[in-house]
Amino acid sequence: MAGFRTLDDADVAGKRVLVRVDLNVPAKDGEVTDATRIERVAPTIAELSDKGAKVILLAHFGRPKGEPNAEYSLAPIAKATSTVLGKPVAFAPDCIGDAAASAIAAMKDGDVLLLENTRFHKGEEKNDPDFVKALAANGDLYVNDAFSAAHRAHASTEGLARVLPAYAGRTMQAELEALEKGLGKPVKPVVAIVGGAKVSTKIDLLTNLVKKVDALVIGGGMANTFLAARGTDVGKSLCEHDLAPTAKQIMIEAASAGCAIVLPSDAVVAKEFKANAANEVVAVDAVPADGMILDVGPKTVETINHWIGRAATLVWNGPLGAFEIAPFDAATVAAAKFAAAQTKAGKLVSVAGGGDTVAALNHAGVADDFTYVSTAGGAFLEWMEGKELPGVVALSR
Ligand SMILES: Nc1ncnc2c1ncn2[C@@H]1O[C@H](COP(=O)(O)OP(=O)(O)OP(=O)(O)O)[C@@H](O)[C@H]1O
Ligand SMILES: O=C(O)[C@H](O)COP(=O)(O)O
Repeated sequence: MAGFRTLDDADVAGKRVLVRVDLNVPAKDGEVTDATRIERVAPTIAELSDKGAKVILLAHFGRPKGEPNAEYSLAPIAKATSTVLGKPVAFAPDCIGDAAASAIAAMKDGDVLLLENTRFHKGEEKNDPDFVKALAANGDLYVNDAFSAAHRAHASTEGLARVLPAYAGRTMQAELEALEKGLGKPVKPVVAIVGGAKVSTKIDLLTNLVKKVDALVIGGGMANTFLAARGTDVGKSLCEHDLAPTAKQIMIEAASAGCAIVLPSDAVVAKEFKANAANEVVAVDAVPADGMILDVGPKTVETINHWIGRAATLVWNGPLGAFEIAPFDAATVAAAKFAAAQTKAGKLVSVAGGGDTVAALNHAGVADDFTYVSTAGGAFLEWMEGKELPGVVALSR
């Protein structure tokens, strides 16, 4: 790819190669429930290992806020990575210091080692130069293969590229090329669907997105914040009430940009967040005070499919409901199947992205029918906005 050094340019035999990967995979009770992100970085790891590098993987998992926390340990992910690669992946209980250094000293050429969650240190998210230095002490070269974390200017995604010879991994290359091909000059009308749960980290992105798309369909937890901003009582639903002013501003920006905002008209509500919890379909203005919206309702699905039917290009990040627990997967599955059918019929270019979004498309059995499925969620939306991603910019230096 233009402007980058890639693995074709790297002499890695016998070298300690620090490889930033995104192993922030959907998991439950220590088991990986969707291995797509691991499968996507496997070719880079395998290539480096085959070329005789000591492959040292750096990754984050969840948001442990700079403190060690067993819930966010990467130890179980080392096992899942080993299964995908079909070779052993050792694990070190810290990403810097003695624990990392001694595990690396024990490596032979071709070995693969995963270091513990970089976000167990405050210096990671602060991109603290001392923490960058401590990470860099373990490597001769740096490879960034985490496109889906490239919107973060963190020590392991950005800082390292400034202090070590830096290269783009195969997935980083492939993601950028595929997004440019699918969405570089999107055919109009462009419809975006944004759902999911990361409301505070994604809502700001919608301000620019409404200037780029013809319609923005909002579902999942994100929709609740918009409904609340409009004065709808969403009961106990996942909702970030303090972001209501941002949501209102986005609706104003959308109106002036000529972008239609499509919010749910009905919802599936339950009193508990668990599989097969007793539930009912209600209009969004009739959510019980003790109820939670866990999916958009069937009328909303019809509306969403109408918009997908009008689109020439679909951009999708974030499931429409809590798709991991039945029956709250219904809307996501129905819309995914319809988008896949439109794509197969040659009527739609469909590009979806996000860790859970990929899992949801796999759950619906249609991931292979989309035009392109990115591993990236937030990074994908920022790329769509036209923003420069710090992790990508650092590689281009
Ligand atoms: N109405 C809802 N209430 C609670 N959780 C919801 C609701 N709708 C969707 N979700 C949850 O949203 C989560 C996915 O959101 P998220 O924003 O992380 O998407 P993503 O595709 O993984 O993107 P990224 O890669 O940026 O994390 C799922 O775990 C799903 O259960
Ligand atoms: O899941 C993601 O989108 C990436 O792994 C980045 O995670 P973050 O939103 O916690 O930075």
